[in-house]
Formats: sequence, C-alpha cells, structure tokens
Amino acid sequence: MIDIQNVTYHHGRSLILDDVSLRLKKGGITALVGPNGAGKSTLFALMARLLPLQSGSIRFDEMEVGKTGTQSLARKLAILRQEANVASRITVRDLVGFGRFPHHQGRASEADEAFVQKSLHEFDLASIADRFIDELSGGQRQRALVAMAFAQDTDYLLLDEPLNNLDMYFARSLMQQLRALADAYGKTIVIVLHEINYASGHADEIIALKQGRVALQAPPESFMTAENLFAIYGMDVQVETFGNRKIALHQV
Ligand SMILES: Nc1ncnc2c1ncn2[C@@H]1O[C@H](COP(=O)(O)OP(=O)(O)OP(=O)(O)O)[C@@H](O)[C@H]1O
Repeated sequence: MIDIQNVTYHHGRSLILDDVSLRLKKGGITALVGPNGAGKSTLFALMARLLPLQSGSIRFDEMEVGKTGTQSLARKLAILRQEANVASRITVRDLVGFGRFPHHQGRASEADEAFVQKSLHEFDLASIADRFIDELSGGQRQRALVAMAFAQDTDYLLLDEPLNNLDMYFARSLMQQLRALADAYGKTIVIVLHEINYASGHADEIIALKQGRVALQAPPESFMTAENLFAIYGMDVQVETFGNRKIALHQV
C-alpha cells in the first residue's frame, strides 16, 4: 500500500502540490495523469525521496519515506525519471546491471547476473545487450531504462512517462508487460501517462492531478467520461465504448 498524507510542496514561492492525500492499494497498475505542470513528476520525486518532503508523509507499506535509509528504500521501490540521464559509453547490459546495485553494492553474484539476463529478455533487449547506449534509438534506450528499473526487483515501480519515444508496437507491449508483472509477481506499478487510452486500457485505477491537487481517483470505467476529461483537461472529448474498454477520441 502507498499512503500519501497531506503532502504540500513549494518551489520557492510557487505552490506545486497542494495538500495531496492518496491511498494506492498494493498490487496492480495505477496511472497518474493530468495536464503538463500538474505536479506529477514532483510527486514522484517526493515518493522516491529525490526531493525532501516539506510537509505531510509518504509510506510504502510500513516504510516511511522520510525515515528510511537510501539502501532500504532502493530495495523497496525503483523509479524511472522523465529526464533520466545516462552515461552514453556504457552498454545496455551494464546499464541494466546498475539496477542490481542496491542488492550487491558493487559485487554482482551469479544470481545478479541471471537477473540481468532475465531483464534483458523480458524487455526484448537481448540482441542489443552489448551495444552502447549512445548507439541506440530513443525507443531502445527507453526500454533499456525500464529494464534497469525492473532489474532492481522491487515491490514498487514508479515510471514517469515510460512510453516516451516508443512506437505503437512497443508502447502496447510495454503496457502488456507491466500488466503481466503486476499480475504474476504482485508488483505495484505507478505510471505517469499522457495518452489517456493506455491508462483506460491497462490500469486498474486512474488518478488525475490538476494544478497540484487530486482532481479524481477512479477505475477506468467510471473515470472515462466526457465530463471528467473536460474537467481535467478543459477540452471536449468524445468517449466511446469498445468491448469492455472506454476510449477517448481526442486526436481529431
Ligand atoms: N526546479 C523547479 N523550480 C521551480 N519550479 C519547478 C521546478 N521543477 C518543477 N517546477 C514547476 O512545478 C510544477 C510541476 O512540475 P512537474 O514537473 O511536477 O509537473 P508534471 O505534472 O510532471 O508535468 P509534465 O506533464 O509536463 O511532465 C510546474 O509548474 C513546474 O514549472
């Protein structure tokens, strides 16, 4: 369970998060959506203690983020940031291997190597494992970063816009892989998405942030209405039902 209580955050004088309280159950996929600048990445940074809390509290199960050592936190949650900068002259295999660091602190065991291999396979990277990061396409690099987060083997995964740069084949297959991870291993995955239809099609629950506040938290079935999307994004969008899914026709 992720328990966020009364989190308020300022950058200088600007109020970025305004008394955010959320409870996310353990296991499954939660999509975090909302307009640009709503505070999604800031909330992630606070959850992973990349920014210090100014007020309120965040807990992952019994672990309070503000009171937990870095090592323990890194075994509890992995985060893929939006602006992940990686050194370019390392190979995909080494990058994914960094994900194991919290488990071995620099001395990888055979089990660590095996987990890296499994991560490379899981994310379709085995054939390019020995390529350098700066020789990859944007989408390949993005998949390598997701694989690194997976290799950390944590209960909780926070992924900030992991579909960036992915073509529609890899975008859908990443969402399906995340679904499988949640279902097979009970992982709790929180994922920032801008394409609302991926949230609708793959998440168990959708949370919308708007101007630093929680605008809505609901399962896709009740989240996906024209009224809700208007309230969040300020635009008229038709919502249609296809089979058991709701799809927003927002491109035209
Ligand atoms: N270092 C900073 N200093 C000042 N303001 C900042 C800083 N980082 C972010 N902000 C501001 O905080 C607000 C929230 O930004 P944040 O990146 O959390 O939003 P977001 O919902 O992730 O946006 P996007 O969808 O565009 O990625 C924005 O108004 C942004 O300009």
